[in-house]
Amino acid sequence: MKILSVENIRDLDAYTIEHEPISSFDLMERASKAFVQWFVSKVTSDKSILVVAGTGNNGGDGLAVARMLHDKKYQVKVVIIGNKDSGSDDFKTNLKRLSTQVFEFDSEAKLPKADIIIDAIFGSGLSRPAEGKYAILIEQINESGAEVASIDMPSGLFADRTTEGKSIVRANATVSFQLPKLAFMLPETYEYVGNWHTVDIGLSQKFISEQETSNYYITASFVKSLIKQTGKFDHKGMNGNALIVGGSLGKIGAAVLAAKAALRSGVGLLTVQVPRVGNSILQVAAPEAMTILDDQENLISSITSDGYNAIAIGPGLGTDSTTVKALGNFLTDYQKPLVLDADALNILSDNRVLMELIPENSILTPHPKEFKRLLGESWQNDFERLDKQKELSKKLKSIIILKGAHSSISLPNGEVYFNSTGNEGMAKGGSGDVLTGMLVSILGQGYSSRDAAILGVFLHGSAGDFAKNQLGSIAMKSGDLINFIPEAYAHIC
Ligand SMILES: NC(=O)C1=CN([C@@H]2O[C@H](COP(=O)(O)OP(=O)(O)OC[C@H]3O[C@@H](n4cnc5c(N)ncnc54)[C@H](O)[C@@H]3O)[C@@H](O)[C@H]2O)[C@@H](O)CC1
Ligand SMILES: Nc1ncnc2c1ncn2[C@@H]1O[C@H](COP(=O)(O)OP(=O)(O)O)[C@@H](O)[C@H]1O
Ligand SMILES: [K+]
Repeated sequence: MKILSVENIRDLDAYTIEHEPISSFDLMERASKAFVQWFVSKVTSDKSILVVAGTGNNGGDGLAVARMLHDKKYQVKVVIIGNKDSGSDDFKTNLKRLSTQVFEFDSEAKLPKADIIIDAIFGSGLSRPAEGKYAILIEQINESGAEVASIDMPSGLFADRTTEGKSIVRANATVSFQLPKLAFMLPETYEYVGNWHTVDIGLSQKFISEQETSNYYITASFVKSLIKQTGKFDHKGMNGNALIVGGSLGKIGAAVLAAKAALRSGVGLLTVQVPRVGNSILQVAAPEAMTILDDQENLISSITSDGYNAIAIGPGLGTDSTTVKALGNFLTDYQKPLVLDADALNILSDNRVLMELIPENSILTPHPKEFKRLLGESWQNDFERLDKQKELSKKLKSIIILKGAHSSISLPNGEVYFNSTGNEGMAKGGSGDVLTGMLVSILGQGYSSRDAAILGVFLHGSAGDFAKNQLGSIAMKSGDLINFIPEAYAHIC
């Protein structure tokens, strides 16, 4: 699913109005109806509602929503901020059609009490940070104790650039029209956006398909289209021969998690290179995997490369100087795409000359702290972090998966894919090792690095969602993700 800029969204609205054709008023009716449909599925009609409306089209949506909820017997009051006479045409038409109580915002008075506030002050038309009476109103909303649902955007938040200042509505939920906004993908906006949803309002698919963008939101149907069909006469040789290099004394578990996840993700053959201390642990925990034993008892001192079509390095690897040397020697000779995670990334960050040896189209999987080390610098805000991620991907000619909620997958060509699966129950040690195992397994099966990254990240998050469903986000642990990989695949296939 494309993530479009505000400018593109404005053109998309205009194109739909002209070419469907549909009047702008009827499009607003459609949008408001879609919001109301979502709203009534969440909120019972015994709750009191306050709609807070600006005088642009977002405010127009708010007034239409107020009318529709009133017709459905909800107790609705409306507060309007701004000069009604200079409101947009559709705002004015909706105001005429409204029969509920309407108040004008008075910054000296308190807002009428309500269980739920519907925020329709500003949407995508925000042109500068909210201030003055708008800031006062936003503060009153945030301090009202009511639950807040925002129409299209939390008022005061920019959709595709960082918002300086803090006069932004803190919504519990945001219902956005047709496509998600870039801001929804970034951690710093979560406190404002809350849980977001998109509702289909029939904007022109033709126009959307013709727009250029570098940002995408990964959908299940897209992931499904990437999956290769398996065949009756498949043999293990066709499903790849992958190697995981990792583990050190006290961290053999990381290699075990990666190995088990790889085995559940379809690879034909799997070998794990571990220090000697890891041999029996691995052979017992994952008997389907073969092991190669390092000369050293407790750490990796050399890395083999023979005969594998995908290699992952990092889980539990440690950063001992012997291991640093081993990684350096390996990278000097190896040219095929790698999966690099955890301590492999930390070694690269501490030995920056090695970064130049990363093979093209490798997949690097840093969490934010590892990413900061890799970059060698910090960022002012999440939009800047995204720009830096894109730059580093281009520079390394590799894919970077910056992990977290809505993990972002940046490609060397500048495209970024944001994940749609996963949950906070995955924020536990070992979840990343599971991802690494899945990635090397999928890469080994002959997928391109891009497809492997998208598939792996989506399925990993989906396994997490199934685990949360069954076990709850507190009790689930990283090893549980592996048990739900089959359900993640079944759901997609
Ligand atoms: N026909 C359409 O174009 C559709 C638009 N829709 C709604 O329309 C919204 C966009 O509407 P608009 O473009 O009218 O913009 P908004 O309603 O988001 O707000 C813009 C208005 O507020 C003013 N403004 C912006 N920043 C301000 C600030 N910091 N302080 C004070 N005033 C400020 C602008 O000058 C303008 O009058 C969408 O978010 C969506 O809710 C939907 O109804 C779907 C269809
Ligand atoms: N709040 C969250 N929502 C969705 N996914 C998450 C969340 N927190 C963590 N994850 C996922 O869990 C994994 C954690 O990886 P990582 O931090 O490397 O863990 P570890 O190094 O302990 O294995 C990543 O894939 C990340 O995207
Ligand atoms: K809004």
